[in-house]
Amino acid sequence: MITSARMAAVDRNAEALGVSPQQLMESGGNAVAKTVRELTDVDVESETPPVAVIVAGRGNNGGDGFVTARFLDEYIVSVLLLGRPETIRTSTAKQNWEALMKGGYDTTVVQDTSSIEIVGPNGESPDIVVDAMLGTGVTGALREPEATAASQINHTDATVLSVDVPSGVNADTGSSTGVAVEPNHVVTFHDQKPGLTAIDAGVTVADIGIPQAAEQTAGPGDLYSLSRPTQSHKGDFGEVLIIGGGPYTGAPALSAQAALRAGADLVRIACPVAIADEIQSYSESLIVRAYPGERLTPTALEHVQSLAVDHDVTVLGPGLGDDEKTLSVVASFLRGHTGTVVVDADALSVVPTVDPAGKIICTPHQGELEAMGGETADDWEHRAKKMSAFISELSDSHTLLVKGAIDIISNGETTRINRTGNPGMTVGGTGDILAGVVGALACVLSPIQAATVGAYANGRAGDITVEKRGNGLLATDLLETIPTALQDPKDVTAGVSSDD
Ligand SMILES: NC(=O)C1=CN([C@@H]2O[C@H](COP(=O)(O)OP(=O)(O)OC[C@H]3O[C@@H](n4cnc5c(N)ncnc54)[C@H](O)[C@@H]3O)[C@@H](O)[C@H]2O)[C@@H](O)CC1
Ligand SMILES: [K+]
Repeated sequence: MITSARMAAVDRNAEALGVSPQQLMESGGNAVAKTVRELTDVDVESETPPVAVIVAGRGNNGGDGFVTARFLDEYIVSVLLLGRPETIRTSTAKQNWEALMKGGYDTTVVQDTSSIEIVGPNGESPDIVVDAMLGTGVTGALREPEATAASQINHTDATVLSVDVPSGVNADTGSSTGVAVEPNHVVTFHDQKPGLTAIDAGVTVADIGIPQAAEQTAGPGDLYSLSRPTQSHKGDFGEVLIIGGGPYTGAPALSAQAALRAGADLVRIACPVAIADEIQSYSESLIVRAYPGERLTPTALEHVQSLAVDHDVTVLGPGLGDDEKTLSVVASFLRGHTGTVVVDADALSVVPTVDPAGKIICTPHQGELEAMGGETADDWEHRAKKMSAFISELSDSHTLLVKGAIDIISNGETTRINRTGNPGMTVGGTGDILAGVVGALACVLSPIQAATVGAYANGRAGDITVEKRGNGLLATDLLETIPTALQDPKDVTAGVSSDD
């Protein structure tokens, strides 16, 4: 089963993999025509072919309807467009409308509700009506002329076949506000929709040629999960605490700046006072909350715990070092803190020894995974299997992002892979940046989605940098390109700013 939001993301990922919306629409319309034939008996001996009326809206659902018409040569076909052709919303649908015009198909443009008639080209009553008014793009109750068209469709004697979703029905919930099409059958694309399980109609799930990688491999569609309007207000994105530093100072500063670049509203660093000034000196954007001493020791546990409860996500590990006392604080922290924690670097070794109170996202490279007790393998499919097995030994609170030429992200149930990034990114500091990015994203996304989008954006930030400047990448270069890497490449080319 797939939700509308996830379906839109998968469609976009398919496009990024080279399968265009036009190709998907062609397969969709073809699949609908196939079901039309299954639902109607075509009597080849008869002199009068069956009549199909396609009622199309101005979105891509309508586009599927236009394509369907071209696959029904043995029928008498009539296409009703609800609204003016100039207002067809997408270029993909528009192109298919124009193909109907040029091909001399019977079309009627409905301008007002009184002119709606669900009939064939010569006033014949239809054998089948194809409902291609609205699909996953519906919001709220059907407006006019769709509402009147839906009532008329429901009153015909014809078999009614809905494309993707019955028009007016919410694909995620199955509910509708006001009138909706009540079909005999639905051809839905790619995967079953949660809302279709509740309705009283036959459902055919049609494979429209979306590559499996569009679901599994992180792509620009995954960035859609970040574009909810509520996140455009300051304060909505979240606050991140970085617990790091001691023997090292650069790592926590990089993580903190990366979290800011990935959209966190506020980022604070909890570090030993001995290095607080040095960390502060890296950037005026950093807020430092120091505790006494030179390293994280048990005396600082309460300090970091009370800070962490005031933040949405904690990033634990960058530059902490592997002192025994430090690692004991890491263990106590993970046992007690109920929020989401991104664990990186030396802190990772502690993870298998504790039963955490909150959700944990670990970001090891393969060596660190092995040190944790996990196994690796040469090809990613085997690595992914071994990772799932390892996670099930830990608990269902753990999400792992194992870095490599291909990153693998898994929570034991869902496994995603990421192919962005380049060999230049093995330079020091890129891991600290990834941890910060994932920390910021985990304020607003589920752990698996935060880790997936984080890996994708981090790798892409590296790809953009290398494309611009060639090799010789520094971790700090990534900070500049993270905001661009979190935008759909199509929008970047079109000059759409991240505020749009
Ligand atoms: N995205 C893709 O790659 C594919 C999408 N496909 C089809 O595209 C559909 C989604 O397309 P769209 O996103 O264009 O959306 P829809 O075609 O479902 O409809 C969106 C349009 O309907 C209007 N609308 C929304 N709510 C309304 C209401 N209550 N009353 C009247 N009008 C309303 C909107 O203004 C918008 O123009 C899917 O259901 C599927 O049929 C297929 O072509 C296969 C591939
Ligand atoms: K529909």
